[in-house]
Amino acid sequence: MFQGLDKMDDCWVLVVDDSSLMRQLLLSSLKQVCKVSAVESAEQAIDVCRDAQPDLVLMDWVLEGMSGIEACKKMQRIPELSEIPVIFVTSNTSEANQELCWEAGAVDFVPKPIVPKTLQNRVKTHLKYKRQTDLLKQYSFVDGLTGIYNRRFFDLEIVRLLKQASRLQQPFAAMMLDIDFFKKYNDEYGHLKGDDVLRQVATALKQQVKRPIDTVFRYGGEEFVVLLPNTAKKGAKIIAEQLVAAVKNLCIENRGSPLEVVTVSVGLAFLAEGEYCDTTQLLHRADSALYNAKDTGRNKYTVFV
Ligand SMILES: Nc1nc2c(ncn2[C@@H]2O[C@H](COP(=O)(O)OP(=O)(O)OP(=O)(O)O)[C@@H](O)[C@H]2O)c(=O)[nH]1
Repeated sequence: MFQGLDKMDDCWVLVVDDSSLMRQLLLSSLKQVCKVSAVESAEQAIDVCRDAQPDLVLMDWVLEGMSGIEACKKMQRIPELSEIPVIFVTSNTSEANQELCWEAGAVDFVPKPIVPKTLQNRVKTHLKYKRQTDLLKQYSFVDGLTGIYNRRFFDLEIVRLLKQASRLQQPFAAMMLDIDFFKKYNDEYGHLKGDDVLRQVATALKQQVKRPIDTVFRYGGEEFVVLLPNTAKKGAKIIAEQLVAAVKNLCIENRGSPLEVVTVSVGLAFLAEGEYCDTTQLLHRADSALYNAKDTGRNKYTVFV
């Protein structure tokens, strides 16, 4: 499973340093290992990471403006950045500084003056570890049939995301989706064709949720869940409408449905800023909205009230 992980050419390290001399030194040392680019400030680094997530950040400790430690802490609080490993580059390796570095959530530190060979090996080790973790996640958290995240990952993610929404006082939206008249589809066209529909529906749903932190899960059978962190009612309703339309627009014939094509029903539940509920309560709300959508005609979304 882990063959080929020593090849790092396609990994990307972001260097954050306000000294152009250090940037040059770090860039030239690391370009023999992987792709590497550099920015001058922590603020720029966070912007770059939000746009495209590097595999690792090599962060100077002392920076003008936001310090390396502050930046690392901030990244931990931003869901889509919290899993990017950060290595500090520092000339002060006192015990107290090392403590700060671990507390901020860094995975390692490299002492100055830089020894290129040591830097390269530390970076290689962390890149390899990151790739192994990513690969393991991919294998254990991805549904074999549809290629989207599975129930196991959902069970972990929902707990983390709900805590995060509560801590950051952000709104949160969850949708429960169910394919309409799917039993009839299987009966009419057979299970293999049914599997094909599940794949196509999963792909269509995934295409509609575009922010990196929005996630689609196969919850089980012909049920899916979509989680939209930091999304308020208005935005979530638009997405729900798009999901319903996207599946209908696949135009997959279903003679067993009065609608004649494969459709989904969606139940939508929200948490307002500062509101908290646990996974069971949230899913119960989404599920009850879903049944409302089923009862009132299918091929639509309904909001839990
Ligand atoms: N092909 C296929 N079918 C599945 C899979 N998982 C669940 N199903 C089928 O999905 C169907 C779900 O049926 P029901 O729960 O009665 O729901 P429905 O027919 O969609 O009816 P409504 O939800 O009320 O519109 C069952 O026939 C299951 O066998 C799968 O992995 N592959």
